[in-house]
Amino acid sequence: MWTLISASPSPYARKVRIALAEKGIPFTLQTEVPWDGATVTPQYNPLEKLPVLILDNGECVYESHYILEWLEAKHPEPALLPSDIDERLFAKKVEVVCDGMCDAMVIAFFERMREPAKQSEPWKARQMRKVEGGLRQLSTWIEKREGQYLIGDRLTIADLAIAAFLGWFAIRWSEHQWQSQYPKLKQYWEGLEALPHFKETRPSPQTIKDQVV
Ligand SMILES: N[C@@H](CCC(=O)N[C@@H](CS(=O)(=O)O)C(=O)NCC(=O)O)C(=O)O
Repeated sequence: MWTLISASPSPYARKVRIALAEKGIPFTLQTEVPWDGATVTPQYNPLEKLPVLILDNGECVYESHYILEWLEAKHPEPALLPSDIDERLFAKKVEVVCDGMCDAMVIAFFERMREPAKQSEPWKARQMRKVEGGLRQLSTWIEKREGQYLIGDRLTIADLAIAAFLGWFAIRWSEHQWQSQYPKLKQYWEGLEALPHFKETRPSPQTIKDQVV
């Protein structure tokens, strides 16, 4: 059986967990704290990042957007990408924005872990601008949807990426007012979070023991 190396808060890993569940692929979940020196993550990914999908033959698939692409190629049913090429490319573009917002949040999170005197305010402000810009973009895209999903009438990686970011953002930065600022985005997100495989993969904080920065 495959193993997925994951972390309890990881929005990137959550996309893969939902995709595997949607495709009915059984797997062992191995929860790690990739920031702690004791983690096994570097044994499976030279970039030392999770998620990592470990196959039965020991091959490792890593980088969440690539894992999803790999899954679509190897296990195409049920598809998590639209058949129309422009809609497929749009779904991937949405994932780019959501992953980029996650990246910016991670950078800002660890900047805040530095001693206050060593923190760069411009650098933190730059990261948070990316998050605010991304939220504006998601809100614009959401306006155009008809039903429960962003694209067409079925779940795609665009929905996985948006829910993974917003679900993590809601616990990482609980005081941010995005839900009142963007009520339609909140309503769309809550609709996804009510789905079984989203309910089963809700993020939770982790404790990082070692000094990272
Ligand atoms: N672009 C990567 C980002 C993955 C990532 O940053 N993972 C974090 C953990 S989490 O933020 O998702 O919880 C990690 O392993 N970081 C360890 C490191 O960067 O050395 C992906 O999409 O898979």
